[in-house]
Amino acid sequence: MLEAIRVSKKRNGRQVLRDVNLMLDKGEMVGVIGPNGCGKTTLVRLLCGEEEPDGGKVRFQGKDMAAWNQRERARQMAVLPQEGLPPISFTVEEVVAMGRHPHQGIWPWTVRDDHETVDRVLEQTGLTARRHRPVHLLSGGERQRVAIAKAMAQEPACLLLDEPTTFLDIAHQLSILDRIQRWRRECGLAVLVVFHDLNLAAQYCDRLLLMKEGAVVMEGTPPDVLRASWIDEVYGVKPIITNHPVSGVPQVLLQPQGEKLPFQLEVSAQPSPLKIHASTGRKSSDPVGLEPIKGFFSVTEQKHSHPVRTPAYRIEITENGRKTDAHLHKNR
Ligand SMILES: Nc1ncnc2c1ncn2[C@@H]1O[C@H](COP(=O)(O)OP(=O)(O)OP(=O)(O)O)[C@@H](O)[C@H]1O
Repeated sequence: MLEAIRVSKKRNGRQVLRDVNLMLDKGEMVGVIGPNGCGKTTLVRLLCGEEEPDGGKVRFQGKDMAAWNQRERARQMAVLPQEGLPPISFTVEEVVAMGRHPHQGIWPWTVRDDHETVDRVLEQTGLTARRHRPVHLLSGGERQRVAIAKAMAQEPACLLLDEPTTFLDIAHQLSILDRIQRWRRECGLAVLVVFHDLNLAAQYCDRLLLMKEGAVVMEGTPPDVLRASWIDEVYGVKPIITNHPVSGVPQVLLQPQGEKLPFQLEVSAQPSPLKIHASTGRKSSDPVGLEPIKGFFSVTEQKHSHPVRTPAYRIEITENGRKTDAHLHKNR
């Protein structure tokens, strides 16, 4: 449905996007993640036709983005920019109704449909009680919900959201993302979301694009992308990755830098039945003989230090009475 082919962009002579490829299909939710300034918003602006790439091209529904007429495109694509809504004096209902403009024709019966759509969307976003309030009297989070409601009222085939949950409390983060999730499943909506919250990205997205310095460094399912090594490489922080106990998707736990666990080993089962026993061993670069599961286990007991190089340990993992050997290195 939406495709970026080797798009590049310079700003003030500086390359801020380099050869980015992206494919968003009907019914899919793709997350774009990466540190501040890596080019996520610039990518969204190119994808929605707000700006043109210096190199490469963007295609939407098989047609070059530059060939789309603005009104026609607004019927098919809604965009929630990072800055959200300005504090304007229109009421909540008026702003949400603006989402219907691209669909409005000269026929009076369409206006009735528009009212119904606006009422439904206000209900779905929990804004019915505030429908007559001017937007400038709302909190930042409430304004964000109005912006999302306006995009929903637009009833697009493709939705681009730049950090939609930034100002929302946890209940509204979940209710808005759940609503979008249901919408894409029921109507085949294609959704691209810029996320800073990696855990929400893992919960809701089919695929993630991890960006660094204007380029995509990794793309894949949340378990492919949300690995400690990639997060360290891109954000420069060493997280603990664990699996969500219900959904099983990776979740990123942060720990204050400088207070790292003394030892970490990437293994793969729920920790509860596992016992880890550290003992003297020889150096080995890879853990061996592990089940294909993930999680971090710490070993706090130091039994042996290699006199010259990194301390190394052979450890024994016991799971339900079954023993597995692995080698472990001190986490530097
Ligand atoms: N109007 C502009 N003029 C010059 N440079 C800009 C402009 N807008 C963005 N940039 C630069 O382009 C780079 C990419 O910015 P962009 O807003 O796309 O990053 P981002 O990944 O969305 O960041 P954040 O997570 O902070 O929102 C940054 O280095 C930024 O300073």
